[in-house]
Amino acid sequence: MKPAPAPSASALSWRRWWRSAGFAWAGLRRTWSTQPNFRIEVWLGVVASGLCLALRVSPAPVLLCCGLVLGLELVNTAAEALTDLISPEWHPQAKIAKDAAAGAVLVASIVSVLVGLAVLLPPLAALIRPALSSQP
Ligand SMILES: Nc1ncnc2c1ncn2[C@@H]1O[C@H](COP(=O)(O)OP(=O)(O)OP(=O)(O)O)[C@@H](O)[C@H]1O
Repeated sequence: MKPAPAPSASALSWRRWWRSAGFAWAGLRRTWSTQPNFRIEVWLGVVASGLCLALRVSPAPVLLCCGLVLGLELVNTAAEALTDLISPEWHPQAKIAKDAAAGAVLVASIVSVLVGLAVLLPPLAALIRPALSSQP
């Protein structure tokens, strides 16, 4: 069969991009509304980034960690949904899939907490130390 004539490449790619962005946004909204952990991670990221700005340190490492944790939480949500679809009954392979996906979020979260402490503790200590040393 003869392929359909290609429409204007730029118009097509912009329309496709908006369509894909809409689907991605729907995935984000769905994860936000169904996953309490995702909401907690977003708010922790907002607080940590705000602290970076208030303490005048670069928020780049914290933002990178936020992206990693939130991205993996989205992948974990996708893995859970697919596992439930494929294996609604208990199955050892389904357990491996769900536990490994959850483990990925846990590893990223632990590393993120360590990065947050490494970035925020020195300026916080520098802020608190003079106040403590000036006390009689
Ligand atoms: N179909 C299944 N077969 C085997 N084990 C399962 C199955 N469904 C869930 N489990 C086990 O139960 C655990 C929790 O599963 P569940 O789907 O409730 O994930 P969850 O992390 O609690 O999800 P949510 O973040 O949505 O609360 C999984 O990590 C896995 O060990």
